[in-house]
Amino acid sequence: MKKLYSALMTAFNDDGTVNEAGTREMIRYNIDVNKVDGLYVGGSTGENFNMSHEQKEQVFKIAIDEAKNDVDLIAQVGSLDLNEAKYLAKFVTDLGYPHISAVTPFYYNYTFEQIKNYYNEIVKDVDNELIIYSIPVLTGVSLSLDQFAELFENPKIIGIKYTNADFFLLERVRNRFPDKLILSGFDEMLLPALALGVDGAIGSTYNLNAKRAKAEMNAFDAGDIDKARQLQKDSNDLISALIANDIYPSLKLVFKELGVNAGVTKRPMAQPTPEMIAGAKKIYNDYLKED
Ligand SMILES: CC(=O)N[C@@H]([C@@H](O)[C@H](O)[C@H](O)CO)[C@@H](O)CC(=O)C(=O)O
Repeated sequence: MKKLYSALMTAFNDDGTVNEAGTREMIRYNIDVNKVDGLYVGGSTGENFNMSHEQKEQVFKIAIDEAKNDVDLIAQVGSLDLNEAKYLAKFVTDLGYPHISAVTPFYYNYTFEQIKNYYNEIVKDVDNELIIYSIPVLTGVSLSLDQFAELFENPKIIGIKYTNADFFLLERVRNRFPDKLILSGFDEMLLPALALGVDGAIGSTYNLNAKRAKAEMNAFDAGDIDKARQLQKDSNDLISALIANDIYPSLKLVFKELGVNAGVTKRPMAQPTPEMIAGAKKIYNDYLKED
């Protein structure tokens, strides 16, 4: 059974502090209304890389306290400060997170040996399993098939969150590691990823569009490719509109249209403008409003 995860957003107040009540509302909406299988906490959509260490801890605590054991939880603990990544790996493991994940270290053009050392260090002292977060479009770090193989030599490294449009590599990875967990990260490419045999998907737009994505997964599993294509087309109309309206702030603005207080994005991310707010209302009306 393939799993669908929302990449959890963090509700921020205007001053950049975490809005706990709003973050809890989004968690509840994902569990109770979207009925997702899990949440990816502390990822790009969660604005983890905009956050202070204290805020990361705060969000990890809020998410598991609100979600309890209702859904699967993956905590993204990767950081350019390896000591922080190791600390957070232990912190979330002690909180009870069943999985951790870590983004490839970025910015300093690390060698593969340094990247491998980073992953082995993160998992070394924790009783938990790690999913590599590969997102070359944001990190500039592309791992090759052989490099994934080297990372998988560590039995605690169990899979990849694959946010990459390189489907040749995805096929090679799926074929070479049939027992590893591969979760697709580009929501607009869910259907081709399903065709290549991913185990599920994690994404930002599932916060709003989980039902359609689940229906698409079910149609795919039932062999109804025409229906799956139509659902992907409908999703992509929504995703195109979100991207055109600035996706991260817009996801929160559309959440507000659904009655969920998602707060705002944290600066330097864009703050809502009147045009963006009008755009979000239109997105809600055009693609999400139920009659
Ligand atoms: C670059 C980016 O934000 N990628 C998103 C996608 O869900 C993406 O927003 C969506 O496919 C629209 O392009 C996810 O892969 C990121 C994600 O899951 C995360 O929050 O860590």
